[in-house]
Amino acid sequence: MRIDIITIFPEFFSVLDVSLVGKARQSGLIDLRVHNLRDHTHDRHHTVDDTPYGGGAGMVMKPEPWGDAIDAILTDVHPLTEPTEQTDATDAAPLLIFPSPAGELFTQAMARELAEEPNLIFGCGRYEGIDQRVFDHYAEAGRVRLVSLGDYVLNGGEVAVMAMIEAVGRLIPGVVGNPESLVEESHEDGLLEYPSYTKPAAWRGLEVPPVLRSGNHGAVAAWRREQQLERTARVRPDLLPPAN
Ligand SMILES: Nc1ncccc1[N+](=O)[O-]
Repeated sequence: MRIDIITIFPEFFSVLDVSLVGKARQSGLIDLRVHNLRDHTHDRHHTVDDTPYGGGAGMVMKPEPWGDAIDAILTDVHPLTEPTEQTDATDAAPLLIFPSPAGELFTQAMARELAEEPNLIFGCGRYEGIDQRVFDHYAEAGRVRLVSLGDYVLNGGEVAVMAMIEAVGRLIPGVVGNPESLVEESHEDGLLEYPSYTKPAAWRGLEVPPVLRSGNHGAVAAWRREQQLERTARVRPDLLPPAN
């Protein structure tokens, strides 16, 4: 998978040289490139924002630098200027993702969808956001998704992109050593995960649940499922499957 990130804070993503994503980059499983939006400005001050039409506080990110930056990546990813009969534009077009509090909620299901994409381009907005015409222009040509991590406001998209890259990157085959560990996780089966324990059997007067030390695999599986349902009902009842 190739991942391109457009941001005014490229140094923000140096942390993606470590851990699993870092290893995946070194092994070539993930081809991650970070682009500085300011490299696509043409004035002395590398201006990327301006005052909003219609007034209001804050600044809006200008469309021109975004257009130049995205076009440069699209040309690099697909030198073809026009989709040929061999490539269907919608299939071949990279997916453009803009983190935004006004976006669709990012979920594990979406992470699985994105992990299937050959090319992802993340656009990190700052200030009051990006001129709407950037989304509208590229939505005509290909696929654009505004995606939200949750109902709170960050100062920009970089933290959200970091989270999405981690959630998507770990699902790419070969990135996580033991694919089994991807299965029994919160949200993989729609429920929160069961509590986990390891040695010692007793710690500060707290014992590991005896069933986990019984060696009875059926009883352990049943206990874990029950724990998932209990925890989900208590903490995230919205995730419970509808009562049939
Ligand atoms: N919540 C957010 N606030 C600002 C930018 C992006 C955001 N998000 O969730 O993707």
